[in-house]
Amino acid sequence: MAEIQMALDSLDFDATMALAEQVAPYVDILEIGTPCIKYNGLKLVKALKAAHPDKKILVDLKTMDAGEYEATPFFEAGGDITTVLGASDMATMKGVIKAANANNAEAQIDLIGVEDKAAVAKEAASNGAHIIGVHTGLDAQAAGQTPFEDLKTIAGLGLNVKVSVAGGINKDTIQSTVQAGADIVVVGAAIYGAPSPAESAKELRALVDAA
Ligand SMILES: O=C(CO)[C@H](O)[C@H](O)COP(=O)(O)O
Repeated sequence: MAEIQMALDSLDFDATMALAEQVAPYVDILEIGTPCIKYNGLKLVKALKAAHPDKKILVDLKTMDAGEYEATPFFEAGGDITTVLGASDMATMKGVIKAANANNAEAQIDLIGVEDKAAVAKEAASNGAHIIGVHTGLDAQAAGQTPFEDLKTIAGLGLNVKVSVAGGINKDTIQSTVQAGADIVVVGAAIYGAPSPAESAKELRALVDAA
């Protein structure tokens, strides 16, 4: 069964907590988005985990250097997954993987901006990465890009890792994304931009469960 990850992309601490409360019944993973974690820091990780101990918390650090050193406090604060850039040195990725393993947590390699995504995914998987993230970022989405071709490539490798997909996924694309091999579907704007985020999350949950 695929998991749904809600991307909390506001900067505001209280708004983030309130949105998490609304959508939590329908999602598996609460993601603290990159701008949000930079703005709010460890305090938000602790608060979100305390409020939702039954949910996984993904901290979207997009680490680029000093992997073990940067990721460790976020795992210790309650993060279950942190992200590290596939564009970083493999030593950086290995550092985050090491920190994750030391904390019974998971490291996700984010392929955003990576030229040879298949090569990085294969090498990261062979070094113990837990999740490979296929990701079309917000700026690339604005230029018309989607993650679906990259998903085909990465899912087609048959690696022994979970595949996460992010980049404008909505109710029209979520089922085909799961059917194409996503273990984790990430949704941000389609939930937080909806008139009722809870209703939108509920609808997406039903679509994923029926896929
Ligand atoms: O990581 C992100 C941007 O870097 C977003 O959180 C991710 O793309 C999900 O949001 P959306 O569904 O709006 O694309």
